Amino acid sequence: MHVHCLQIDIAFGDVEKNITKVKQLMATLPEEVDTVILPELWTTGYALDALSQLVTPEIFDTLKRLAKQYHVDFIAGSVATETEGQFFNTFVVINKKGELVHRYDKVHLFRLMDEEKYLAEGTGMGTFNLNGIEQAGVVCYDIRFPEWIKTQMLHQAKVLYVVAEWPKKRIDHWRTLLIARAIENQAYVVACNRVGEDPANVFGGHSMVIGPWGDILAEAGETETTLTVALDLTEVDRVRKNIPIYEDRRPNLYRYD
Ligand SMILES: O=C(O)CCC(=O)C(=O)O
Repeated sequence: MHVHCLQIDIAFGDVEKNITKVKQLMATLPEEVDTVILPELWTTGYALDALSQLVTPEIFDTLKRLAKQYHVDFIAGSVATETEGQFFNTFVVINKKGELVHRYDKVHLFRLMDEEKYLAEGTGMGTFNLNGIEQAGVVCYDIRFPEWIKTQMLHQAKVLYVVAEWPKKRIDHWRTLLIARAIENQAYVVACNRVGEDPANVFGGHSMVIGPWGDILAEAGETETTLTVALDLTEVDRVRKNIPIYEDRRPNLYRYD
């Protein structure tokens, strides 16, 4: 399984320009790649006050066509979506046949970027089965909630995708939280962040692929780039056998409320 993260800059509120960039990058994929990952809200950026003009359901057709054309599974970042008059920050998974496998609406809205003023909170799970492998996906701020990530990973997930627009000034938190999520869940973490800036923030890049032992397998810098990494899922089984945290849990003692 070769994952390929597109760490890109995002043109603020310019959907067409962002889609054109991704189409160009898809045309240059290394041959071995079978899973492509994009960052959070990559079609619009945080132009949240313009969502009513920017959100169209056609984005799903575009993504399905691209997945089929390049024969890749698409962890298509998150895109802004509309359901019954409400906007969501939606993580999207499409398979090589161009079929929608899963969508997950970001559960934890990030007040520092005014998400709660423009978006509705999701209530569903980020787990999905792709090619017979249980996996999970969450969006940016979600990684600050280990109990939410554990809720996903208890569904036997071996890979956690994180799509983000994480600011540069808290990039140390990003790195530490991602490594912790990999270690405490004994899973691969494939995290795709954006670079560049918008009117309110500078974004930090440092997209990462982390192994189930917490080792950093690849890490980007602060400029546009791609990361390609081969994941060996038997490594997840080895780590879980070595330190059997899933068997040793004492959930009857864990109190969150
Ligand atoms: O938690 C953070 O520091 C960043 C979160 C964020 O940027 C987001 O959820 O969009």
